[in-house]
Order: sequence, then structure tokens, then C-alpha cells
Amino acid sequence: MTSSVFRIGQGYDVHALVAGRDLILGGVKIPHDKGLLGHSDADALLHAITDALLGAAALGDIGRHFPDTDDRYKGADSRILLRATMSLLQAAGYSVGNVDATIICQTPKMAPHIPEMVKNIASDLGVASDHINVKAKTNEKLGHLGRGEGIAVQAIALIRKS
Ligand SMILES: Nc1ccn([C@@H]2O[C@H](COP(=O)(O)O)[C@@H](O)[C@H]2O)c(=O)n1
Ligand SMILES: C[C@@]1(CO)OP(=O)(O)OP(=O)(O)OC[C@H]1O
Repeated sequence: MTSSVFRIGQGYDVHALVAGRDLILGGVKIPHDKGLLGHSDADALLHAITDALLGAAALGDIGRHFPDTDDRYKGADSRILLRATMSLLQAAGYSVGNVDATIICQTPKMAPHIPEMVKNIASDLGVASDHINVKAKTNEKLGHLGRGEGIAVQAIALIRKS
């Protein structure tokens, strides 16, 4: 009988909300008067998940693999970075068990967009949609997130090596 090794990782990201940028989370363009500021497309959800996966595999963090000083990642689609991360995990012998994430966002409402985010993430990680969960919370109008100055994401990922 072979046994599996399970490992867990967590990730966090926050980006400022500013005028003149698209709001992209989980690879979904969400209609809003502001978007997230960053070197890439600033998809905080995919960045937090990327860091959770890299953390679980003890492979460092997103900035180590995709530095924000590298012009190749200027305006980058974070789904490409997530897929590249998945390739790193696969090369190390890992597959994804499940991912859970919480978007902390005062406005706009995320709920209508979550099914498409889940579909994108599942596709990029090569798992069925029921292995991925995305949730959203306001910050009850408290602090910088509550004032709508930015959006933060927390994520956790379980990976396994058979
Ligand atoms: N940006 C958001 C924030 C929240 N939701 C949904 O609303 C529910 C209640 O949020 P509270 O912060 O008031 O607890 C939450 O469970 C989400 O379903 C959302 O869609 N988008
Ligand atoms: C994705 C990268 C690289 O373009 O840039 P940003 O979009 O600024 O995102 P962040 O989460 O601050 O850091 C990770 C960077 O490596």
C-alpha cells in the first residue's frame, strides 16, 4: 500500500483600488469604477492562491518566481502565473487537494462572479470545481479595506504527493 504526503500552505495579498485600472479577480473582469493597482494585472485572489500553493510546497513566494522588477510580468495575466506555479508543483510531484479563499472587499459584490472565478481556478489547477472554494466578506466599513481603498485576499491550499 502507498501512502500520500499532505502539505498545507497559506497565502495573503492586498492591492490598492484606484481609478483607471480594471478590477480583475480570479481571472474575471468585474464591472467597477476602480481597479487594483499592481505591476501585473494585480489579481489579488490568484496571487494569494499562488502563494498558498508555493508555501505548501516550500517553494518560496510569488515575488521569487515572478519578480515585480521583471518587465516580462508588467501587466501580466495572473492566470498565466498560476498555471506556471502549478507546473512547478507538478514537477515536484504534487497535485492539488483543495483550495479555499476569502476576498475582503467592501464593494462591489463578489457573489455574482464567484462561479466564474472558481471555474477559472479549477481549470488552471487541473482539478474539478468542487475542489475550489471562493468566499467574500466586507470589512464592515472598518479601516482601509472598509473604506474601499483596497481589496485583500486570504487563501489556504492543501497539496499531496502520492
Ligand atoms: N464584496 C462582497 C462582500 C460580501 N459579499 C457577500 O455578502 C455576505 C455578507 O458579507 P458580510 O461582510 O456583511 O458578512 C458574504 O457572506 C458574501 O456572500 C459579497 O458577495 N461581496
Ligand atoms: C505579480 C507580481 C509580478 O508582476 O506583481 P504585482 O502585480 O505587483 O503583485 P504582488 O502581489 O504585489 O507581487 C507579486 C509580483 O511578483
